Amino acid sequence: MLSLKKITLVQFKNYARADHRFTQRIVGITGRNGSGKTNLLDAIYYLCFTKSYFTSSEAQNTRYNTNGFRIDAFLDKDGHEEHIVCTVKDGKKDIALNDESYERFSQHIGKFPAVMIAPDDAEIILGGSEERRKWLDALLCQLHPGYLDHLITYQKVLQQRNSLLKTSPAAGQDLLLDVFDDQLIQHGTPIYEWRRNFLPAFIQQVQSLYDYIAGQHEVVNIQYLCGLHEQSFAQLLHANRYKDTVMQRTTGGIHKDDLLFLLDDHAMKSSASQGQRKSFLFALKLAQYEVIRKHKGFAPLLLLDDVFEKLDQERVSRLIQLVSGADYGQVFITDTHATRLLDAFKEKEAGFQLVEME
Ligand SMILES: Nc1ncnc2c1ncn2[C@@H]1O[C@H](COP(=O)(O)OP(=O)(O)OP(=O)(O)O)[C@@H](O)[C@H]1O
Repeated sequence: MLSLKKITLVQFKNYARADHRFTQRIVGITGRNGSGKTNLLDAIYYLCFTKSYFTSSEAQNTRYNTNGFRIDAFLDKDGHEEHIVCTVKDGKKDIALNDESYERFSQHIGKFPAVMIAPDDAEIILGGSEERRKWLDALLCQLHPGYLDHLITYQKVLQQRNSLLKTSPAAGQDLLLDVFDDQLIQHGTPIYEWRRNFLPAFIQQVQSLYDYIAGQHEVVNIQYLCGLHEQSFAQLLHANRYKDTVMQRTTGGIHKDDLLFLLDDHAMKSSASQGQRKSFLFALKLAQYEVIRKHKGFAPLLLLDDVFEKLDQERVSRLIQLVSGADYGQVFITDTHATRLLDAFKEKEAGFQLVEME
């Protein structure tokens, strides 16, 4: 089992300094609006992913009028103590595990898996394709150690290729494009395979969790939209070469992938009700949790932000029942009402601790 025992935040978001010890499997975090409940969840997420769930700007993670922050934490992983320190100072970032700094932050990803469920997640359904790729990438990079490195290199090569396409055509451009194409194929193909192989079994898990959370059966589905289903990556790049030079960007490849979420064969984005979308998002995230748990052999941390505000009473009860069960690990759950948290967990077997924000 993975559990966070102690965390110290220094100049992270609204915190000048905060120390917390966690002794139970379920940790309720309560306090008024704006007291820093979500920020504490985000700090925990940062420990696991070396970045915030909400922003890629370290300036936004740093307390106003200061020049850096520090998150220092002790975790227990299968009986071993693990010490993670994340610091950002004057724009320089360091992540250390047990006093050894990483050369590449990607080496840390997947060691301390976590799943966040937050109000902005609706963007996974309603937003552009980038939101869905980001979600899928965050999941798959926790399962496959090579995934993130391939993705980072692919994106670098893609940028270089697009820069070349933006310059006026010169002798040798085609040869250089060939070199970039080879690299895109080399790094994009494994990503395509991982994404494609992952979805069929995953959909079944989403379906059963959807039925459970929603309290009724409706058919949900996820279609993987990718230009590589009918042709190889080399064929796709070759077929698009002329179009790419006219458009001055790479018009096909795994950076264009999308996921189509369906409810009873209709696009969820345009036709599902708000309640159906919420049930689906919970199903999606909880299925993600279960996949990671199976893959790792231990339960990830589960970070639940504001779920009481998002779901109706019945669905909240089912969710609480689920996460209190033996299959789940440490759960952090925020709410403005302490009594609501205490009531929700009082008859559950899992140990419960309430942390109150000042
Ligand atoms: N970089 C920063 N420096 C200082 N304060 C910040 C920074 N970023 C965010 N804040 C403050 O953090 C507070 C928001 O904290 P957070 O979202 O964690 O609150 P919350 O307890 O989850 O609130 P709610 O119950 O409304 O969801 C806001 O008051 C915001 O101004």
